[in-house]
Order: sequence, then structure tokens, then C-alpha cells
Amino acid sequence: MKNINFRNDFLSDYNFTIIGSGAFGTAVANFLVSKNDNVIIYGIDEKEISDIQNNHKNTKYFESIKLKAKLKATTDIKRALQDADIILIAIPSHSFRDVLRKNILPNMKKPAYFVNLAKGLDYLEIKFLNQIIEEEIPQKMNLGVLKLSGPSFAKELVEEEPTKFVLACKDIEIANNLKKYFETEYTKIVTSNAIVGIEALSVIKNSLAILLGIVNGLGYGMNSRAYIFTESLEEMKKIVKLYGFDENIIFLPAGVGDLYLTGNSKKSRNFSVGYKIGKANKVNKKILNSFVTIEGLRSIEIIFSLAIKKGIKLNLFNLLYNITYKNIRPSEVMDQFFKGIDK
Ligand SMILES: NC(=O)C1=CN([C@@H]2O[C@H](COP(=O)(O)OP(=O)(O)OC[C@H]3O[C@@H](n4cnc5c(N)ncnc54)[C@H](OP(=O)(O)O)[C@@H]3O)[C@@H](O)[C@H]2O)C=CC1
Ligand SMILES: O=C(CO)COP(=O)(O)O
Repeated sequence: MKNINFRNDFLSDYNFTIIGSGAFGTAVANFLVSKNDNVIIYGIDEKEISDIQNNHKNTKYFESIKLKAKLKATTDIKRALQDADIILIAIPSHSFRDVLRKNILPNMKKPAYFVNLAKGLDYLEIKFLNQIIEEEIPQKMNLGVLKLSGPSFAKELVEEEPTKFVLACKDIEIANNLKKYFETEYTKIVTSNAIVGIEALSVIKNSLAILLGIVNGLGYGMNSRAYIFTESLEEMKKIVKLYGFDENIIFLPAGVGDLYLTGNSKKSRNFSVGYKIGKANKVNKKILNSFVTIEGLRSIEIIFSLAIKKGIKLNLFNLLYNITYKNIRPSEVMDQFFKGIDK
């Protein structure tokens, strides 16, 4: 086990740097700063960074909601990382490796912990994002890789809605020791060592939320939606077992909780894109392009192929694949599924 000296004397001792000034990066930074003095956001959009730094708002995502005045923001990556002890990454998955390699590592001044906030994959190499951090950051600069995940709409977090997360790390001692820095009056943390399982859950819940959106958009009632929700839990279990984890990890906040949240609300981008597909009863480019960070869509083909390769049956990913890749009418796909006809 690593020899780690955790600082227990006072809570504001760690310097937090959030990479990405979008909805979730801002929301997480805003709750961290209520417990820790030194929290800085790095972003690439001058206007957004100035809005956070000078107006204490991120108008693009949260209209007039006030952020904590103590929260700092910069477009200067060197400044953002100069004192960083804990680096949280909240950018879309497709830029993940590039940002670690080109922006983060060359500007680090000392070793740090890394916390992944994104819920996607490296779509080029088909790897989980915790692995991308391990590959890009050499051990001498990497104190530990963690994942923070759970049912947490960014907007509700800045509104201080009570929210529960799981903080996962292969070395549970690291997660247990860092947990207190993430707990505030409205954020609670459970810890887990099943980081790969948690990465997998956050990826698949996005795709399953799309399917729940489709079913909703097609006009099915609560019985059918609950039917698909229950099947979704079965598929979550199969996938975490495939990665060698106990199926009960689906009961951590990143599993059932996040599926409940994203699979039932138009506040979710994944659910909303599904809803539009269901309403239109077809997939068209306009629908797909109207959302920016729809990670669940990109994961469908990957999980569909993984299931074939590993010989496991994932009925719901078959349905998603038929709708989004084979362009079969959603109403036809769902009707056949409910009638028990295998396609
Ligand atoms: N929104 C939510 O409620 C939640 C989101 N998440 C996850 O967090 C991740 C981020 O989502 P979210 O914040 O909503 O997405 P957003 O689209 O709101 O924000 C992403 C941010 O990353 C920035 N960005 C893109 N490329 C780079 C780069 N190369 N360097 C620095 N910044 C970059 C974008 O800048 P620009 O806009 O200028 O391109 C934008 O500010 C996703 O994986 C999502 O699943 C997790 C839980 C909740
Ligand atoms: O993951 C989320 C909340 O936990 C947000 O989901 P969307 O990306 O679908 O908006």
C-alpha cells in the first residue's frame, strides 16, 4: 500500500482545480468551495470565465443563479494548475485524452489526485476514462484516480438540492480519506473501490435513459416505462458482472439512482434526445445534432458489440441499436419487444 499522508488538520488545506467550465464543472466547483477555500475553474471560453470570476454567475447554464463569490475562474491553465492537489475533469469524453496530454500534464507542478466527473468513454480506443488518466499521467505525478458519480443534475446542484454521490477509487483508503472534502450541507458521499464498475454504470445509464425517453415519447404509460426500467437494472447487473464486480454495486448512487434521475426527466439530455426520437417515431440528423453532450448515443454501438463479443444477451441494447443504427421505426421495435418477438 502507498504511504499516504492525508491532511486532517483543517478542511481547506487542499487546492482544487476543475477542468471544464460547463454545467457540471461549475456546479461541482460551487459546492466544493463551500467547504474548501481554494477552488479554481479552468475553462476555454473567455466570456464564461469572466462571468464566473466577475459576476459570480454562469449565465449560459444557470441564468441568474448566484455562485459562491470565493470561486475563482481562469483561462490560464498554468495558473489553474500551479497549486493543484486535486484535479477534477468535467469535459466531454471525446477531448479527455488530449486535454490530459496537452494541457494538464505539461502544466502540473506537483503530484495530484485526479477525479473523473465525465460519464462517457474514450470512443477511439474504447476504454474507460479512469484508465485514460492512468495511461496519460505517470505515477510520480498521480496520487490516485477517482470517480465521482451519482444522480446529479448540474442545475439542481447549484440550487443546493440534496444530492448523494459515490466517490470511487481502487484504493478505498484514498476515497475514504478524501470523502470529507466533498461533503457539504447538501452533498453526501458513499465510497467504493469498484471504480471500473462505477465508470461502466455511468456510461450505460446514459444509453438506457435514451431508451426510457423513447418509450415515453412514443406515448407508453407508466407500466411499460417501469417494465423497461426493471429490465434496465437487469442489464446493468449483467454488465458490472462482466467486469468482475458484485451485481449489488448497481445500488450505489451511480446505478439505480442515476438511472432513475436521467431516465425520468426532460432535464436529462440523454432522456430528452430519446423523447424526441419517440415523439417523431424516427431518428433524424436534426434530432441528433440538437444536443451537444449526448454520450449515451455514442455508447450504444460499443455496448451492443461488447455484448456480442462476450456472448451476453442485452435485449435493451439490441432495441437501441435497431432504432439508432439500423433506423427501424421505434414504434415497431418496441411493439415487437413487448409482444416478445425477438429481432
Ligand atoms: N450536466 C449535468 O447535469 C451532468 C454532467 N455530467 C457529466 O459531466 C461531463 C461534462 O458535462 P457538462 O458539464 O454537462 O457538459 P457541458 O457541455 O455543459 O460542458 C463541457 C465543458 O467542457 C468544455 N470543454 C470542451 N473541450 C474542452 C477542452 N479541450 N478544454 C477545456 N474545456 C473544454 C466546454 O467548453 P465549450 O462550451 O467552450 O466548448 C464546456 O465548457 C459529461 O461527461 C457529463 O456526462 C455528470 C453529471 C451531471
Ligand atoms: O448524468 C447526469 C445527471 O446525473 C446528466 O445526464 P445528461 O447528460 O443526460 O443530462
